[in-house]
Amino acid sequence: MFQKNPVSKYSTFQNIWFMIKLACTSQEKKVLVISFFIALLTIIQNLLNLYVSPVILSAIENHVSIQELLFTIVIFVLMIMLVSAALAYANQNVICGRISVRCEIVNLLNKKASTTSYPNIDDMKFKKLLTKSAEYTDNNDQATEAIWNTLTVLLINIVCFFIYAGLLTQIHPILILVILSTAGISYFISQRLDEYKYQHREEEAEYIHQMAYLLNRAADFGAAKDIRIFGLRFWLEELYSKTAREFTAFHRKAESVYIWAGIADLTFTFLRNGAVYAYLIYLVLYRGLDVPAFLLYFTAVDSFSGWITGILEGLGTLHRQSLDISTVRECLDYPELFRFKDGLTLNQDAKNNYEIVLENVSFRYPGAETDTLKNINLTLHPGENLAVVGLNGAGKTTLIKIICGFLDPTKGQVKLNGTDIRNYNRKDYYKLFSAVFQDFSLLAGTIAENVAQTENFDLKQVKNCIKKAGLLPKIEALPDKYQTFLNREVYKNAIMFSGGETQRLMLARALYKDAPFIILDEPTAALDSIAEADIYQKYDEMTKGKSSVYISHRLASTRFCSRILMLEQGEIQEEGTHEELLRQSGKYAALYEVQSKYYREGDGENEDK
Ligand SMILES: Nc1ncnc2c1ncn2[C@@H]1O[C@H](COP(=O)(O)OP(=O)(O)OP(=O)(O)O)[C@@H](O)[C@H]1O
Repeated sequence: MFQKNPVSKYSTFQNIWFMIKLACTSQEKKVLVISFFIALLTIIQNLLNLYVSPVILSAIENHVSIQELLFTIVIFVLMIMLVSAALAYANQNVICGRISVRCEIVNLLNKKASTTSYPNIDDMKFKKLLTKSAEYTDNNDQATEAIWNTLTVLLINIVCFFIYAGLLTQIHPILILVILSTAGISYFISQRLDEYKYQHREEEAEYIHQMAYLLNRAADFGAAKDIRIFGLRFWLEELYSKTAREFTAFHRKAESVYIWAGIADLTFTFLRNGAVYAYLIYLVLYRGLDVPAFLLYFTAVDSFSGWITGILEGLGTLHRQSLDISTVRECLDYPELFRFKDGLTLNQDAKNNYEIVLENVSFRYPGAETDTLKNINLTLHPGENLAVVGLNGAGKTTLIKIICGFLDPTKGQVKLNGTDIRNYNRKDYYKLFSAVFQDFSLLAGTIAENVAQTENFDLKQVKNCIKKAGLLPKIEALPDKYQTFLNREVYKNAIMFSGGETQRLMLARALYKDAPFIILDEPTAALDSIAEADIYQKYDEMTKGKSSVYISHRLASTRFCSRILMLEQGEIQEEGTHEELLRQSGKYAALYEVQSKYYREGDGENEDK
């Protein structure tokens, strides 16, 4: 819902200062200097245009010599040409600088998005701020770039206002009051119109968002199969037509409001100027005002009302742009839940002698009614291979997120070698982990870059990790081998990996990082049974000298781990080695029995054993 005076966290002055500081820190001080010169040149240009006709007319009236007249004209023409050329040059030059400052904001937003505390990424308020900020930095017309133009124009309007006011006072001070008050009414009309536009901006954005979503879905490669198989095309078409119809009706209504407001404003301007011009004519006819002075005041009157509305509109625009910049700044300053630079530095232990302890850890997702993890007590000893098993939704991934420091417990604490991890610089803590998560997250780059996560990689080590992950034959067979590009959306000649191949590449990436802890969340979910068995065989070698946590639904796949935790509804139900858990004949044993049934060739035979 539209707020007439939306409350912003930052004042307009603070936002202007923010932009000025940014221009300085991003080495674009020239934006400030050139903007100032543009204002100065525009003021000079206006004064030249104001005086050119009256001065020439006055020279003719005074019967000056033809040389003097020509000289006056040439001087004016030259000055106007010079100022126009300088203005064009300045405008050309300032654009790049203004774009650079906007790009610097985009850069800061990207940095914030990729480094902010993990829970912020799932926080609706932060997500909304990020989407809005992306919109406000999207193009040249957005506040983060357009504000320079607004400030320049505002400066021009204010300076010209005083110059023209001084000029018009010479006729009659009342004239200024009349123009001031009438310009105020014109401004009021345009303000109402702006309010209307602002009010409808959200609604318009909603329609645009919906239509863009439908269009994206129709062309979405991931959804392409479903769309064709289920005939979703017709549904998508219906939805798109319905939204487009509503959008057109909305626009039609808005346009009629704009037209009526325009007509009202024009009529009012016509009446005001008519009255003032009539007074000027009266001065010429009955008070001896000469023609050049009449021409000067005639032009000045119209411009003067323009400066007033210019100032009022400029202030309105500045206020709106300031609100947009406030949104961007709110996003950049979004509170961090974790400690980063102000946290303790965590120096890596060469012997990987790390122990993680979860003490009475409970966790509840924001807005959830119950805890996802309940009173977990767990010690991950140095060099231990731990497996976490459980049904869908048992809380395995959440437990991993707590261990990795992506989420902080709602109750209890996670300690690294006796110190609560909340005290450490979280970036240092992340350095201790290497992981394969369920979601695929490879970037558009070469295979080697994706494994090493940098352009400066050790090729021998890349090959070694790819070999351990079982992807060597596939990559060696490619014409560009490790330099082959991934992601066809960006590179035309990129390769498309299957789900299992991608998962193996992510495993190679995890191995390359060579961190003290390796976390594997369903790392074999997309692998065929041969590839899966291969990973199990190499598991000891892969995790040598490290602690590991292995998550899986498939109980048989965790047998090679030294300890297994069975999670159920966020609680540790059972704990032990595979054999111990089978002997307990509890939930693990029951689940194992159910799963192993599918691998038997016939009754009574168990292939897993
Ligand atoms: N971001 C979230 N916000 C709210 N609830 C969540 C969120 N992520 C997970 N949950 C809830 O927490 C519970 C545990 O989810 P989690 O992903 O940890 O389970 P899991 O054991 O890893 O499941 P799976 O085997 O299906 O991957 C689920 O009921 C889920 O709905």
